[in-house]
Amino acid sequence: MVLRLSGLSVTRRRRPVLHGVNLALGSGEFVGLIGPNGAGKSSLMEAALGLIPFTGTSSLAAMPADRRARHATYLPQSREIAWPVSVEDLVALGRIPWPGGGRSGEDRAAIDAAIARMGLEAFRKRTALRLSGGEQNRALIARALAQDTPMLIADEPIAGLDPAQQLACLRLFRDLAAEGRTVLASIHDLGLAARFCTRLVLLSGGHVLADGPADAVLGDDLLRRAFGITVRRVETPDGPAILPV
Ligand SMILES: Nc1ncnc2c1ncn2[C@@H]1O[C@H](COP(=O)(O)OP(=O)(O)OP(=O)(O)O)[C@@H](O)[C@H]1O
Repeated sequence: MVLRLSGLSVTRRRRPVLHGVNLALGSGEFVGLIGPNGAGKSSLMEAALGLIPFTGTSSLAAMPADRRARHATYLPQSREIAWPVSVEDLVALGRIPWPGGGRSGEDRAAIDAAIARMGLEAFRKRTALRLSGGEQNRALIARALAQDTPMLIADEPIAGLDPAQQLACLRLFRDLAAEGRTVLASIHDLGLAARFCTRLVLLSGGHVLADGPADAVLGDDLLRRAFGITVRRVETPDGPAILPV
Protein backbone atom coordinates (compact mmCIF):
# COMPACT_ATOMS: atom_id res chain seq x y z
CA MET A 1 0.00 0.00 0.00
CA VAL A 2 1.20 3.50 -0.81
CA LEU A 3 -0.99 5.13 1.84
CA ARG A 4 -2.95 3.56 4.66
CA LEU A 5 -5.17 5.56 7.00
CA SER A 6 -6.75 3.78 9.96
CA GLY A 7 -9.30 5.33 12.28
CA LEU A 8 -8.16 8.81 11.28
CA SER A 9 -9.98 11.47 13.30
CA VAL A 10 -9.43 15.21 13.36
CA THR A 11 -10.77 17.85 15.71
CA ARG A 12 -10.46 21.54 14.77
CA ARG A 13 -11.26 24.27 17.26
CA ARG A 14 -12.73 21.59 19.52
CA ARG A 15 -15.11 20.52 16.75
CA PRO A 16 -14.72 16.99 15.33
CA VAL A 17 -14.38 17.27 11.53
CA LEU A 18 -13.15 13.77 10.61
CA HIS A 19 -14.48 10.61 12.26
CA GLY A 20 -12.38 7.45 12.11
CA VAL A 21 -11.61 7.37 8.39
CA ASN A 22 -10.14 4.15 6.99
CA LEU A 23 -8.57 4.31 3.56
CA ALA A 24 -5.94 2.28 1.72
CA LEU A 25 -4.49 3.48 -1.57
CA GLY A 26 -2.37 1.32 -3.85
CA SER A 27 -0.06 2.17 -6.72
CA GLY A 28 -1.70 2.99 -10.04
CA GLU A 29 -4.80 4.50 -8.45
CA PHE A 30 -6.12 7.97 -9.22
CA VAL A 31 -8.51 8.54 -6.34
CA GLY A 32 -10.91 11.47 -6.51
CA LEU A 33 -11.94 12.79 -3.10
CA ILE A 34 -15.37 14.33 -3.48
CA GLY A 35 -17.82 15.83 -1.02
CA PRO A 36 -19.50 19.09 -0.09
CA ASN A 37 -17.71 22.17 1.23
CA GLY A 38 -16.60 21.52 4.78
CA ALA A 39 -16.86 17.71 4.42
CA GLY A 40 -13.28 17.33 5.62
CA LYS A 41 -11.40 16.70 2.36
CA SER A 42 -8.55 19.14 3.08
CA SER A 43 -8.43 18.01 6.70
CA LEU A 44 -8.07 14.39 5.56
CA MET A 45 -5.16 15.24 3.26
CA GLU A 46 -3.43 17.46 5.82
CA ALA A 47 -3.76 14.82 8.54
CA ALA A 48 -2.58 12.06 6.19
CA LEU A 49 0.54 14.15 5.55
CA GLY A 50 1.04 14.81 9.26
CA LEU A 51 0.52 18.57 8.85
CA ILE A 52 -2.26 18.84 11.47
CA PRO A 53 -2.90 16.92 14.69
CA PHE A 54 -5.01 13.76 14.43
CA THR A 55 -5.74 10.51 16.21
CA GLY A 56 -5.55 7.13 14.52
CA THR A 57 -2.76 6.27 12.13
CA SER A 58 -1.42 7.46 8.78
CA SER A 59 1.39 5.44 7.21
CA LEU A 60 2.65 8.64 5.59
CA ALA A 61 2.62 10.83 8.70
CA ALA A 62 4.47 8.03 10.52
CA MET A 63 7.50 8.40 8.22
CA PRO A 64 10.47 10.59 9.15
CA ALA A 65 10.13 13.97 7.40
CA ASP A 66 12.92 13.35 4.87
CA ARG A 67 11.48 9.98 3.81
CA ARG A 68 7.97 11.41 3.68
CA ALA A 69 9.14 14.14 1.27
CA ARG A 70 10.52 11.47 -1.03
CA HIS A 71 7.32 9.43 -0.79
CA ALA A 72 4.57 12.02 -1.27
CA THR A 73 4.19 15.44 -2.84
CA TYR A 74 1.55 17.86 -1.61
CA LEU A 75 -0.18 20.46 -3.75
CA PRO A 76 -2.10 22.56 -1.21
CA GLN A 77 -5.34 24.37 -1.92
CA SER A 78 -3.72 27.78 -1.53
CA ARG A 79 -1.59 28.43 -4.60
CA GLU A 80 0.57 31.04 -2.94
CA ILE A 81 4.03 31.69 -4.32
CA ALA A 82 5.83 33.58 -1.56
CA TRP A 83 8.95 34.87 -3.36
CA PRO A 84 9.65 36.50 -6.76
CA VAL A 85 11.61 33.49 -8.04
CA SER A 86 11.85 32.37 -11.65
CA VAL A 87 9.69 29.47 -12.81
CA GLU A 88 12.85 27.38 -13.16
CA ASP A 89 13.92 28.08 -9.57
CA LEU A 90 10.40 27.44 -8.30
CA VAL A 91 10.35 24.04 -9.99
CA ALA A 92 13.86 23.31 -8.64
CA LEU A 93 12.47 23.60 -5.09
CA GLY A 94 10.77 20.26 -5.73
CA ARG A 95 14.23 18.66 -5.67
CA ILE A 96 15.10 19.73 -2.13
CA PRO A 97 14.28 16.31 -0.61
CA TRP A 98 16.75 14.57 -2.95
CA PRO A 99 20.53 14.27 -2.39
CA GLY A 100 21.54 16.85 -5.03
CA GLY A 101 19.16 19.41 -3.53
CA GLY A 102 18.44 20.78 -7.02
CA ARG A 103 21.98 20.94 -8.42
CA SER A 104 22.89 17.44 -9.55
CA GLY A 105 22.58 16.21 -13.12
CA GLU A 106 19.66 14.05 -12.04
CA ASP A 107 17.99 17.10 -10.51
CA ARG A 108 18.46 19.13 -13.71
CA ALA A 109 16.93 16.30 -15.75
CA ALA A 110 13.91 16.09 -13.40
CA ILE A 111 13.43 19.89 -13.52
CA ASP A 112 13.67 19.98 -17.34
CA ALA A 113 11.25 17.06 -17.66
CA ALA A 114 8.71 18.70 -15.31
CA ILE A 115 8.92 22.04 -17.16
CA ALA A 116 8.48 20.31 -20.51
CA ARG A 117 5.59 18.14 -19.27
CA MET A 118 3.71 21.26 -18.09
CA GLY A 119 4.50 23.19 -21.32
CA LEU A 120 6.37 25.90 -19.42
CA GLU A 121 9.52 26.20 -21.53
CA ALA A 122 8.59 29.71 -22.69
CA PHE A 123 8.06 30.81 -19.07
CA ARG A 124 11.21 29.27 -17.63
CA LYS A 125 13.05 32.53 -16.88
CA ARG A 126 9.94 34.53 -16.03
CA THR A 127 9.20 35.55 -12.45
CA ALA A 128 6.53 33.11 -11.30
CA LEU A 129 4.63 35.87 -9.50
CA ARG A 130 4.11 37.65 -12.83
CA LEU A 131 2.29 34.74 -14.44
CA SER A 132 -1.49 34.44 -14.56
CA GLY A 133 -3.20 32.40 -11.84
CA GLY A 134 -3.59 29.40 -14.15
CA GLU A 135 0.04 29.62 -15.29
CA GLN A 136 1.22 29.81 -11.69
CA ASN A 137 -0.85 26.70 -11.01
CA ARG A 138 0.95 24.90 -13.84
CA ALA A 139 4.31 26.00 -12.42
CA LEU A 140 3.33 24.61 -9.00
CA ILE A 141 2.27 21.32 -10.60
CA ALA A 142 5.66 21.26 -12.36
CA ARG A 143 7.35 21.70 -8.97
CA ALA A 144 5.30 18.76 -7.69
CA LEU A 145 6.34 16.65 -10.72
CA ALA A 146 9.99 17.53 -10.14
CA GLN A 147 9.71 16.11 -6.62
CA ASP A 148 9.19 12.79 -8.40
CA THR A 149 7.50 10.84 -5.60
CA PRO A 150 5.39 7.68 -5.78
CA MET A 151 2.40 9.64 -4.46
CA LEU A 152 0.79 13.00 -5.22
CA ILE A 153 -1.78 14.57 -2.90
CA ALA A 154 -3.50 17.50 -4.59
CA ASP A 155 -6.14 19.72 -2.99
CA GLU A 156 -8.53 21.03 -5.65
CA PRO A 157 -5.89 20.98 -8.40
CA ILE A 158 -8.29 22.10 -11.15
CA ALA A 159 -9.89 25.00 -9.25
CA GLY A 160 -9.37 28.22 -11.19
CA LEU A 161 -8.21 26.50 -14.39
CA ASP A 162 -9.87 27.05 -17.76
CA PRO A 163 -11.64 24.00 -19.29
CA ALA A 164 -8.68 23.03 -21.49
CA GLN A 165 -6.25 23.27 -18.58
CA GLN A 166 -8.61 21.29 -16.35
CA LEU A 167 -8.60 18.47 -18.89
CA ALA A 168 -4.83 18.70 -19.31
CA CYS A 169 -4.30 18.50 -15.55
CA LEU A 170 -6.63 15.51 -15.11
CA ARG A 171 -5.09 13.75 -18.11
CA LEU A 172 -1.68 14.27 -16.56
CA PHE A 173 -2.83 12.80 -13.24
CA ARG A 174 -4.42 9.86 -15.04
CA ASP A 175 -1.13 9.30 -16.90
CA LEU A 176 0.84 9.47 -13.65
CA ALA A 177 -1.42 6.78 -12.20
CA ALA A 178 -1.06 4.69 -15.38
CA GLU A 179 2.72 4.95 -14.87
CA GLY A 180 2.23 3.33 -11.46
CA ARG A 181 2.06 6.37 -9.18
CA THR A 182 -0.78 7.08 -6.78
CA VAL A 183 -2.79 10.29 -7.00
CA LEU A 184 -5.25 11.51 -4.39
CA ALA A 185 -7.02 14.70 -5.47
CA SER A 186 -10.07 16.57 -4.21
CA ILE A 187 -12.32 17.51 -7.10
CA HIS A 188 -15.67 19.34 -7.07
CA ASP A 189 -16.66 18.61 -10.67
CA LEU A 190 -18.39 15.23 -10.34
CA GLY A 191 -18.47 14.57 -14.09
CA LEU A 192 -14.75 15.15 -14.52
CA ALA A 193 -14.00 13.12 -11.40
CA ALA A 194 -16.10 10.26 -12.82
CA ARG A 195 -14.34 10.41 -16.17
CA PHE A 196 -10.75 10.57 -15.02
CA CYS A 197 -10.45 8.90 -11.62
CA THR A 198 -10.04 5.17 -11.21
CA ARG A 199 -11.88 5.35 -7.88
CA LEU A 200 -13.96 7.89 -5.96
CA VAL A 201 -14.21 8.45 -2.21
CA LEU A 202 -17.26 10.42 -1.11
CA LEU A 203 -16.79 12.25 2.14
CA SER A 204 -19.64 13.89 4.02
CA GLY A 205 -19.65 15.32 7.52
CA GLY A 206 -16.24 13.78 8.18
CA HIS A 207 -17.39 10.24 7.28
CA VAL A 208 -16.64 8.16 4.19
CA LEU A 209 -20.10 7.73 2.71
CA ALA A 210 -18.99 5.69 -0.29
CA ASP A 211 -15.76 4.38 -1.79
CA GLY A 212 -15.44 2.62 -5.12
CA PRO A 213 -15.98 3.01 -8.85
CA ALA A 214 -17.77 6.17 -10.05
CA ASP A 215 -20.99 4.31 -10.93
CA ALA A 216 -21.37 3.09 -7.37
CA VAL A 217 -20.35 6.31 -5.62
CA LEU A 218 -22.38 8.73 -7.75
CA GLY A 219 -25.76 7.10 -7.17
CA ASP A 220 -28.82 9.33 -6.81
CA ASP A 221 -29.36 8.47 -3.17
CA LEU A 222 -25.76 9.10 -2.14
CA LEU A 223 -25.62 12.43 -3.99
CA ARG A 224 -28.86 13.54 -2.36
CA ARG A 225 -27.54 12.59 1.06
CA ALA A 226 -24.15 14.20 0.60
CA PHE A 227 -24.93 17.32 -1.42
CA GLY A 228 -28.72 17.62 -1.23
CA ILE A 229 -28.88 17.64 -5.03
CA THR A 230 -30.31 15.55 -7.80
CA VAL A 231 -28.34 15.16 -10.99
CA ARG A 232 -28.97 14.47 -14.62
CA ARG A 233 -26.52 12.16 -16.37
CA VAL A 234 -25.73 12.59 -20.03
CA GLU A 235 -23.63 9.85 -21.57
CA THR A 236 -21.00 11.16 -23.97
CA PRO A 237 -18.36 9.25 -25.95
CA ASP A 238 -15.82 10.54 -23.37
CA GLY A 239 -17.80 9.39 -20.34
CA PRO A 240 -20.69 10.77 -18.30
CA ALA A 241 -21.51 14.46 -18.00
CA ILE A 242 -23.17 15.00 -14.61
CA LEU A 243 -25.36 18.05 -14.29
CA PRO A 244 -26.74 19.14 -10.93
CA VAL A 245 -30.40 20.13 -11.36
N1 LIG B 1 -7.75 26.05 10.09
C1 LIG B 1 -8.93 25.67 10.55
N2 LIG B 1 -9.32 25.96 11.82
C2 LIG B 1 -10.51 25.56 12.31
N3 LIG B 1 -11.42 24.87 11.60
C3 LIG B 1 -11.10 24.57 10.34
C4 LIG B 1 -9.86 24.95 9.76
N4 LIG B 1 -9.83 24.50 8.49
C5 LIG B 1 -11.01 23.88 8.29
N5 LIG B 1 -11.77 23.91 9.39
C6 LIG B 1 -13.12 23.32 9.55
O1 LIG B 1 -13.02 21.93 9.36
C7 LIG B 1 -14.14 21.45 8.64
C8 LIG B 1 -13.62 20.68 7.42
O2 LIG B 1 -12.96 21.61 6.57
P1 LIG B 1 -12.11 21.16 5.32
O3 LIG B 1 -11.37 22.36 4.83
O4 LIG B 1 -11.34 19.96 5.67
O5 LIG B 1 -13.29 20.76 4.32
P2 LIG B 1 -13.25 20.54 2.75
O6 LIG B 1 -14.07 19.33 2.47
O7 LIG B 1 -11.86 20.53 2.25
O8 LIG B 1 -14.03 21.82 2.24
P3 LIG B 1 -13.93 22.66 0.84
O9 LIG B 1 -14.58 21.83 -0.21
O10 LIG B 1 -14.75 23.87 1.16
O11 LIG B 1 -12.49 22.98 0.57
C9 LIG B 1 -14.99 22.65 8.26
O12 LIG B 1 -16.08 22.69 9.15
C10 LIG B 1 -14.07 23.83 8.49
O13 LIG B 1 -14.78 24.96 8.93
